[in-house]
Amino acid sequence: MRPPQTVAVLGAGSWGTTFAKIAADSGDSRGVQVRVWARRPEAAEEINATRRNSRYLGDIQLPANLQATDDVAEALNGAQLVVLAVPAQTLRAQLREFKSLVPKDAIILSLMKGLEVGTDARMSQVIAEELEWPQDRIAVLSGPNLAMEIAREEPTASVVACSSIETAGWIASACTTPYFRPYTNTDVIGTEIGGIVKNVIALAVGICEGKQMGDNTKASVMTRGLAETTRLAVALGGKSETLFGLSGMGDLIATCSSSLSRNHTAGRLLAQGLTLDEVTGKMQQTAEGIKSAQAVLDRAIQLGVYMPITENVVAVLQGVISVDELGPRLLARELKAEGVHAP
Ligand SMILES: NC(=O)C1=CN([C@@H]2O[C@H](COP(=O)(O)OP(=O)(O)OC[C@H]3O[C@@H](n4cnc5c(N)ncnc54)[C@H](O)[C@@H]3O)[C@@H](O)[C@H]2O)C=CC1
Ligand SMILES: O=C(CO)COP(=O)(O)O
Repeated sequence: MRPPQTVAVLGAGSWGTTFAKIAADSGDSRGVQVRVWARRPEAAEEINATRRNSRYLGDIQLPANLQATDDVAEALNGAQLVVLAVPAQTLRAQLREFKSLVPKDAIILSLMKGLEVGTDARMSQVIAEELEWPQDRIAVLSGPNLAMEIAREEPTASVVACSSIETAGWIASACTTPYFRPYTNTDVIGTEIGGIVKNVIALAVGICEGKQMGDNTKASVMTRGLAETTRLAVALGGKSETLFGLSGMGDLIATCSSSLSRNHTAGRLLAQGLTLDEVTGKMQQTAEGIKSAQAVLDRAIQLGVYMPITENVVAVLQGVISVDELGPRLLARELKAEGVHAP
């Protein structure tokens, strides 16, 4: 199958705009057109007039075959690949609004890393339900993908997951550039869960960092965080090996180490004494872990999966324990053998 000629990206935040740049750079020599839908008309105007999205990407220059619009019908018209990059908790409502405009033969790609509060649904499940789309035409992209580094064209790898390896390969061929290398797999569940739970673990690591704890603490929380992420993914039907790849360990390392991460930053700000409202007000960007943490915990409880780090992060977010109490509680449990599945 020839790679897509027309790509629509819904969401002109940091990752939506950066992915649009990747798709435009990847398809430039094939005459590919990328259209980005921006909620704010002034954002679309700025991209078209100055080739910049300064609110999210500073001075980064966007390619000429990337156009923006605030009209979602225009963005979706004739799109062969539809990429979704809006905050996870808003996706369902947006899909209900846009459903009739999505071309019936399009392939859908989710860039989002959140779990829906109330239903505990993954984004690919929300898409399948709302658009009534077949699994083999819904894919997810996840990995150590801090938008700003990719926008600066720093070499990065990622994973496209879809039940159909042909669909995953088709998408990979539409987003390959000298600075972005997508791998493929068929484990949608493992790939999505890695991206969702690392945000919760990054909140914990951010809090530890904000409390001046060092690298041993961070490495311990990351490693045991990966163990609980893997337990959840496997209980949901994902593969443990996925969690040891780019969308699991890779993303966890990037997010928990980087000051560019919004989740990590949110944790640090909480540790400095800001309230949750103050943190979300100050950041003005999506830190998915703040809302997803509760949904992750709900799902874990339903499935009988032990997720102590997530449990303690939720307790901090709900004000049940203070940020000072988090550190000692993260590893203070009954002694047991190491391992992902150890009882
Ligand atoms: N920024 C990054 O480095 C990465 C982000 N992601 C994921 O991509 C998804 C999108 O993230 P970003 O682009 O970073 O978010 P962002 O906060 O930078 O932008 C979100 C965009 O969605 C728009 N939007 C549309 N409907 C909205 C509504 N009802 N409420 C609020 N905003 C609405 C906003 O105007 C904005 O353009 C998230 O799930 C995130 O976890 C994944 C990998 C990397
Ligand atoms: O998912 C990301 C990197 O892969 C971005 O992380 P944040 O949402 O915490 O910025």
